Amino acid sequence: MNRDLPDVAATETPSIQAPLQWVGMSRIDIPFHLAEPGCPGPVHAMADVQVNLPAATIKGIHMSRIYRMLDDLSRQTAITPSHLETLLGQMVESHRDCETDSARVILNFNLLVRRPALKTPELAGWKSYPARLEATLARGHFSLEARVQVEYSSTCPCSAALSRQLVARGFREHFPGDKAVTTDEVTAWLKQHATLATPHSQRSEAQVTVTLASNAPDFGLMPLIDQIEEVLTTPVQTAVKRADEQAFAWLNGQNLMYVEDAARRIQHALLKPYATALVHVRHLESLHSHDAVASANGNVSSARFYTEEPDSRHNPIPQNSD
Ligand SMILES: Nc1nc2c(ncn2[C@@H]2O[C@H](COP(=O)(O)OP(=O)(O)OP(=O)(O)O)[C@@H](O)[C@H]2O)c(=O)[nH]1
Repeated sequence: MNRDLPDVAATETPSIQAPLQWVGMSRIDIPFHLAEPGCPGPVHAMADVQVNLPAATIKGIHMSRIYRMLDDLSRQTAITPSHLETLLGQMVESHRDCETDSARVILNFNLLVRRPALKTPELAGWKSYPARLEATLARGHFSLEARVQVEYSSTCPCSAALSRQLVARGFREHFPGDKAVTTDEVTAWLKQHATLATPHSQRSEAQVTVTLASNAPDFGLMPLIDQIEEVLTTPVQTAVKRADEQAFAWLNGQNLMYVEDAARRIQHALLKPYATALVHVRHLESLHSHDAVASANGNVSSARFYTEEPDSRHNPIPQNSD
């Protein structure tokens, strides 16, 4: 410590003496190596690190101590939940003179993952998933939340039904009366007119927050993302050729969904693996300029799931024969 330098945090008292809930730093750029299978390499995180300041007479906390602890963490080769718990314990310990008993760290970053195309062999591209880890140590109690965001495509089931009605009407107008029609005639008509009305579909977002245990070996971000994508079935793609685009069109047609359907599917899928799962979905509608949204708070005890309902989600993508 350099005693020649003035230290107002130590020599002055605040003009207004009051405890503070959180004090620290926000948006620190820092690389991290996560213990995350499927995500090699460091992630560029924006970190928030803060402690509480119960001592009303202390002017300022020790920012530099917290910064250095975070910096030490960035040197770890594979960060696990227990590393975050250790960091928070050190932050509290280093601020005993401030009567600190709570600390939190929030890491915001993107997971960049290689994803294969739906059909074309060896075609793949990079996909970015926004993620957030929030760990809190509150008077000795550690809690950890992980949040991921997944982009997908949603096609409106109501719009699809309305479109089908117009297609059927067009068909009747083209083939009036009860005259017999050959399969070739119907096929030719469909090839040209099956899209005379098309349902609206849009890029959509699912944001899911789950609670993790401090002794978990990793943060489980990729399994969570994979599970959400599997249940939604139409995650946005990276590299596509026409065969992949056609497969995507098929998947969308087989998975018409309202924003409510998407939220319920995710909630149902995460019921077993996670104690709590907060689900928030957003369809950035192309029908209008506002969004359709749905949230589920993870309390599924009152939900009923009808498993006898036919599930078209896993119909195989048909082979192209013409
Ligand atoms: N507490 C606090 N410090 C700030 C703020 N803005 C900048 N700083 C500076 O952050 C620097 C690091 O703070 P400290 O950890 O107290 O630094 P230090 O006194 O050299 O380190 P210690 O001897 O370990 O306390 C200091 O130069 C502070 O003035 C602020 O809003 N609050």
